[in-house]
Amino acid sequence: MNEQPAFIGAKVVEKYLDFATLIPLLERALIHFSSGNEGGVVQPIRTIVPVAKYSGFLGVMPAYSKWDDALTTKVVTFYEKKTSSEIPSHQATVLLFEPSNGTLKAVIDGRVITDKRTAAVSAIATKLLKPSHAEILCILGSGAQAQSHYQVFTQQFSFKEVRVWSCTREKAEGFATTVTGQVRVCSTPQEAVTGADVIITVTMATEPVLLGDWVKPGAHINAIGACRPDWRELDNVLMESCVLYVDSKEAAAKESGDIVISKASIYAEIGEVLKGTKPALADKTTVFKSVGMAVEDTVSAKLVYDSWLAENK
Ligand SMILES: NC(=O)C1=CN([C@@H]2O[C@H](COP(=O)(O)OP(=O)(O)OC[C@H]3O[C@@H](n4cnc5c(N)ncnc54)[C@H](O)[C@@H]3O)[C@@H](O)[C@H]2O)C=CC1
Ligand SMILES: O=C(O)C1=NCCCC1
Repeated sequence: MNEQPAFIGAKVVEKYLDFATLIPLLERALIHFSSGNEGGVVQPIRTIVPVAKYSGFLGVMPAYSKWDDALTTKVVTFYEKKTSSEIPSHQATVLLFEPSNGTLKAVIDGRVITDKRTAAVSAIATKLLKPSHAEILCILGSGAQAQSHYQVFTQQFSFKEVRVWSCTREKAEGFATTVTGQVRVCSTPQEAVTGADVIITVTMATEPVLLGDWVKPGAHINAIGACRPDWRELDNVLMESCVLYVDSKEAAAKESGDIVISKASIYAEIGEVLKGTKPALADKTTVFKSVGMAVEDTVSAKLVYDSWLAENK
């Protein structure tokens, strides 16, 4: 008889997913992903089911990592208009299987995993691509991803100033009051972006919120939103003038409106830079366009499960 799967909730995930442990695991997973068959990552393009009646989407994101011997699938929902302000726009569950026989080992909250692994991968890209003297960090957006990005960026880097802009001033002020450090609330995206060395776009925008004309030459941008082929966060001026890095060339070229609509050409995957087969052109204006990868969830879920098991044997 199989044992029942473990149910691991958000609080427990939060406890085990610290950025210092997660970042090296994700770096390794990005390298494996960008190493083809040799890397041993099997990750098809995710399936997205539109729920048009409610402006929502359901995504299914399976992956196997041979190196980690870990098999998962994440099921994630994301909704453009929140039906209630209490319900997060993005919700997710990760199922972890025993790779040798297919038994379901754990059902793990995927919301915290999604927030943290996405922010950790942006921090990895930023370490490689930011200008050498980066003093000003700008965050456009004030939701769950803004929070997790703020946490890892203030932990991993020492910016002199952090700025935030959101679609309402109330939201930006709300963000500034919930975080631990000083944040300058900006009234317009242009005010927030002007002079910034590192910019993070974490919005649900469907039209550009970041214009290339505002961006300081040599700045690094992490573009996290606009994961649908008809959604944008960045304008054509920026997409055409930057050096463009992505997590997955295959997925970004299919899913990212910023790439599909601008027809910008992709320079490299971040895993190729980590491997040393493509350079980090940190003196240029760089964009890391993240669409999110299942293997990031796989290594995060394995870390959570192994840590949980060690305490619950
Ligand atoms: N690349 C990746 O791996 C992942 C990307 N995402 C994407 O990151 C983005 C942020 O996600 P969350 O923080 O979880 O969402 P959230 O709903 O918690 O926050 C969204 C933020 O966008 C703002 N916003 C909404 N409509 C806007 C508009 N038209 N213009 C400007 N700002 C607008 C909201 O005020 C809020 O601050 C989403 O686009 C999401 O799909 C989410 C998870 C993983
Ligand atoms: O990677 C993910 O997880 C997501 N990416 C884009 C938006 C939905 C969740």
